[in-house]
Amino acid sequence: MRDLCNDTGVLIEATGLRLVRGTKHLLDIPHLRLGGPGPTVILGPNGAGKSLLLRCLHGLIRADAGQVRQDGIPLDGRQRMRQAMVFQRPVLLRRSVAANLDFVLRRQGLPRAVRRERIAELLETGGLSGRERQWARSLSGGEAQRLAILRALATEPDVLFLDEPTSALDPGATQAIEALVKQASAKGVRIVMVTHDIGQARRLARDVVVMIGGRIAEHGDALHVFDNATHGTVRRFLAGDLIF
Ligand SMILES: Nc1ncnc2c1ncn2[C@@H]1O[C@H](COP(=O)(O)OP(=O)(O)OP(=O)(O)O)[C@@H](O)[C@H]1O
Repeated sequence: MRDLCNDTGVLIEATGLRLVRGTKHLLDIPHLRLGGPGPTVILGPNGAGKSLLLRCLHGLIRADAGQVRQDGIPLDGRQRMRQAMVFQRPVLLRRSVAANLDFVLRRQGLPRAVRRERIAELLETGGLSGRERQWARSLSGGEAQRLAILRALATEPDVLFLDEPTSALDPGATQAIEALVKQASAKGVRIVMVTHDIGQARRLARDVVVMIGGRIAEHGDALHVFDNATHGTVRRFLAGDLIF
């Protein structure tokens, strides 16, 4: 099996991560190390803790115990600036498509002409050329999600967290998002993505984390996990059995 952290690039590590609500242990992750190129896909049944883990890695939720480090540095405001996150339902501003992108480009202090050029480039990347003036809220679900991802990429993040970005989309719209994700990954953006779609994990993942009941049941090279998962529930889950 390949070493999952053998390359340069962003290294995200979680150690001793615990999240407890009442008597329920929502997350219990002694150690997780995400490094190297290529997307990491987090899989698991409903309620396994996938979204909570993603939120902890992005610093949106503070765990009750443990630490998240990025390149060895505890996650702080500065480290978080290197990250971006896109949610299941795209959160867009009530403005035009271009204004949604311009909002983040302005914060980088770029002059207007450069911003305009960047917006055109980004829209071309996402197959939305010529849509600058369209009201963002009038985009289709797939287009809106592409715009949300483009806006995240406009911040030039080192890490992009995606929480089920295609769960509400049809195959065509899903394919367009997957192409965008692959392209970003090829350009060196570290992708960490939650999905329910095992086929999508097979198409995109370099490494796969499978969560069951707030714990990591398997983590490894995608091909290895799909073919050789040792955890019984994971094997059933990956085979398409209903796990609840
Ligand atoms: N703030 C909270 N207080 C109490 N329980 C919570 C809280 N947030 C999440 N949970 C519970 O933690 C568990 C894991 O939630 P999470 O959203 O991470 O699951 P998931 O694996 O992403 O599931 P799904 O695939 O359905 O989105 C669930 O049982 C959920 O009800």
